This record gives sequence, structure tokens and C-alpha cells, in this order.
Amino acid sequence: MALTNNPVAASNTAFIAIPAAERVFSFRDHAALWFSLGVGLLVMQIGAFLGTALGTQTALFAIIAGSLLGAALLGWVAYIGFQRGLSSPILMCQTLGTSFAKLPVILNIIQLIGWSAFELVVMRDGTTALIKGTTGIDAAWIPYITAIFWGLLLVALATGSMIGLVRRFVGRYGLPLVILSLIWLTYQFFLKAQAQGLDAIWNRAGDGSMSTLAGIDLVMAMPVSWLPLVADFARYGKAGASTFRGTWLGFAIANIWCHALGVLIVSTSNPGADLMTTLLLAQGGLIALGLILIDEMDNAYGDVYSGSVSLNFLNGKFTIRFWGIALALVATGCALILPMHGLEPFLLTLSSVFVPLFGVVISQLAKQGRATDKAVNIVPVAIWLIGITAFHICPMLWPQVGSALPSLAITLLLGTMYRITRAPAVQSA
Ligand SMILES: Nc1nc2[nH]cnc2c(=O)[nH]1
Repeated sequence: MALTNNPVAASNTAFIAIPAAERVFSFRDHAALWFSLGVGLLVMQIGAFLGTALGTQTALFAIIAGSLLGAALLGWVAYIGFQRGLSSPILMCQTLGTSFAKLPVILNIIQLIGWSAFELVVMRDGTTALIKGTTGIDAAWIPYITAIFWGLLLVALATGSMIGLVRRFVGRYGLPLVILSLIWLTYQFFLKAQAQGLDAIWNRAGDGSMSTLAGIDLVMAMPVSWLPLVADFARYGKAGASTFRGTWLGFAIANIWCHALGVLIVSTSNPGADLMTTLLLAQGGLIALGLILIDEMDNAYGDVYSGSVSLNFLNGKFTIRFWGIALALVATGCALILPMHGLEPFLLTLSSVFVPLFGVVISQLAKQGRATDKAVNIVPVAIWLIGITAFHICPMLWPQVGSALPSLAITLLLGTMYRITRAPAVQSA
């Protein structure tokens, strides 16, 4: 469903559906990519936080429910991307209108620069800790060198082919290594839990600072933070069912595993212990942490690739590769100066824009929904704004329900009502 009646569309390859011959991603490719993107130190940190707030059993329930639900949304948008063969910015055009969609596309580029810088900062600080732990060297220049090292690697990856990277590197080498590290760390902390008494850990109560629904909401934050990127990869899928299942299962399993590992780690460590240091102190932790840090690179790459697809949509004179290199350089510059925790609030604020946006996208485009060719599609735009308001207001009024769940529910409901009511008008037009 290309927007070929639009003059801008005709001159920009971003508007053209990926032809069948170029659709090479199988279930395995989607699952490997999304498992790999679902693994991260931030996820373990959130798991540790949930373990303290909710207690072991409720935290595990929230983790499983939030991951299955959040990753299902991801799979759903992947399916829409597969069906249309179109990138994320075009799905936004087909929902909000060709001119208005430029606003969320620009916001998405800003958030992707933020996420890729964040991932580089995680790798910078992780490698700096590894160097300190192994050599004892703790010099002020080391974080600069490590940031430049990872940044240049990101630039090098941006010069290559996305499909080649996913199929040859992530699936064949990256994924088995990261799974081995997770198995190893889980085994190590399980042994620790066994020594401390599994019963006590299993029955550990939370501190009461969070409701179960708010916990589910927090777990969903990770999968939904990938919503604006997923179509850029899913459009290379061979079949709809494998695209949905690979994306859903790949991400959900990784998200459940990393959050649950965070719960296990916090349950077996001293209160207030730093996650990175705790992982480093585990037997074989150095190698496992090193591999997980390397795995953060594909998150940064995913951000840079998707950001370059969006920039290519805004300015088709330069290729996706050109924009990818430019974005990787900008992210490296940011990673040289930004502190670890400076970016998190900014990124979470931006997700208040994208969660409701994809509620509207799903409500308009799922089940072969009709794409708009208006410049500004007023009603979906209004529903999006209502969704953003709900994201901010609901946690103030009802802290126990969180923000992503009500915002998604409102946009899906209003969007579906609009779609049903406008259907006769569309048919008679
Ligand atoms: N979009 C996006 N979401 C994330 N969630 C955790 N890390 C990332 C990331 O690098 N990008």
C-alpha cells in the first residue's frame, strides 16, 4: 500500500513497500533480533526494583503479564509493518496524515538519538568498570576512550547492511553467546539463592510502594519503547505469522528472563548493592557481563538504523547509510558528555508520546484498516493528544493503574470507535 499518488512519495523510496524478493526474515531472524534487543542491563535494573517493591511472587506475575502483553503489542505493529511492507514513518503518515506525521517522526529521531547515546553510555560505564575490576586502573580519561571505542564500532556497523548484520551476526554468533551468559548468570545467582534458602526468597514480601498494575505498566515500558522502530525491521518479514510470533516470543522471553534475573539478583544481594558490581563479583561474571555489554551494541544499532530510516523519509536525498553514520557520530558525541542517569527521565517522557501514538496506529491500520491520504487526519490526531494527556494525568489520579495501560486503552477504544463510525462514509466516498 504505497502512497504513490503523493508527489513527495513518488520521489522517495521510503514510501515504497519492500518487494517480496527482498523479504528475507524468517521466524528465526525475527526471534533472534528481538530476543537480542530485549536483553539489557536496564531491564535487569527494573527487575531488581520490582523485586524490592512487589516481592518475589507478585513481581514475577507482573513481569510475565507485562512482557507477554507489551511484546504482543510489538508483534501486532510488526504484523502491520509486514502486511504493508512499509516503514514506521509511513505508518505514522497513514494514521495522522502525511504532513502532520512529520511531528512524531522528528520526535522519534530525537528519542532514537537519546536511546543510542544511552546505550553507548551503558557500554562506556560497563567497560570502564570492567577495566577497573581487572586492571585496577581508574583514570578520568578511560570513559572517553571507551565511549569513542564503542561509538566508532557503531559507526562501522552503520556502514554495513542491516539485513546482513541481523542474519549473519546476531542470529549466528551474538544470540548464542548472550543466551549462554544469561544461563550462566542465572545459574550462579540460583546457587546463591539456594545457599540462602529458596523458600525465604520465594516468599519474600514487597515494600508496598507499588501496585501490581503499576508493576505491569513498568514492565510494559520496555517492549513499548521499541514500538516506533519495529515496522522498520518487520517489513522484511517473509510471512505474517512468523513476523508476529518471532517478534512477540523473541522479545517476551528476553524481557521475562532479564527482569526475573534482576529479581533473583536483588533477592540474593545486600540491600542497595550496585547491579554492575554484583554481576562483576559473581563467578565468571566478568565474561558474562562483557558479553551482555557487547549485546547492548545491537540496541544502539537498532536505534541508529531506525533513526536513519526516519531521516531518509524526511530527506530522501541522502541514503539510509549516510544518515546512519551521521546519527552514530552524533550519538557518540552525546555519549562523551552525558552522565548515566541524565537520559532516563527524558526517554521516559518521550515514551508518553509514542505509547498513545501506537494505540492510534493499531486502531486505524490493523485488519487492513484504510490509510489516510489527508495532510492532517484531525480525529486520530485528537485521539493521540487525548492519549498523551491520559498518560500524564492517570498516574496522578490513580497511581495504582500506571500510565501506559490507560493511555493505550483510551487510544485503542476511541480509535476503534472512530474507525467503525467513519467506515460507511469511506465506502460511499
Ligand atoms: N527504542 C529503544 N528502546 C529501548 N529500551 C531499552 N533500550 C532501548 C533502546 O536502545 N531503544
